[in-house]
Amino acid sequence: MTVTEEPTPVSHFERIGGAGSVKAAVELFYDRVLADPELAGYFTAVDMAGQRRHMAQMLTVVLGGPNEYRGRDLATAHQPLQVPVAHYQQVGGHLTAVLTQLNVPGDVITDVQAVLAQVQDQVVAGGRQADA
Ligand code: HEM
Repeated sequence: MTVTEEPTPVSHFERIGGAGSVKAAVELFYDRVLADPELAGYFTAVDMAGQRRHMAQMLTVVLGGPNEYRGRDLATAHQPLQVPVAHYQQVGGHLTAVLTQLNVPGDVITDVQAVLAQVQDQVVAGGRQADA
């Protein structure tokens, strides 16, 4: 190693405050989703503690933090739900609103939105099928 070596770039995950911040964001996110009458019905039979844990693990990966994701792949979890694009956009809107509310920097939110766009066809009805 030399003293001129580039410093390790700081991940979005670290910049926003790490696991505690992600957990807070996921709590607020599902509070909003469950309070939305158009979306709440999807979650009536869902174990929300496990759901929150898996979403926090996934958001951590999206933000460049450690990969400890233990949930199913997104297509397997969502294709049976037949989610229309409008509901997908509504969920994405709740996530953006929460990140904004928590003063997450704009460039981080932009990157999260880019990932949301990438996974859309795994989540919405008629999109990509689960891996065989
Ligand atoms: C926008 C991108 C989305 C991401 C990143 C995402 C992420 C996740 C994750 C990580 C899980 C857990 C999977 C598991 O535990 O194995 C999950 C499950 C679930 N998601 Fe999403 N989700 C998204 C959009 C949506 C939308 C738009 C809806 C409904 C309108 C939805 C409804 C659900 C439901 C009901 C489950 C539980 C399914 C089950 O337990 O059978 N998700 N999602």
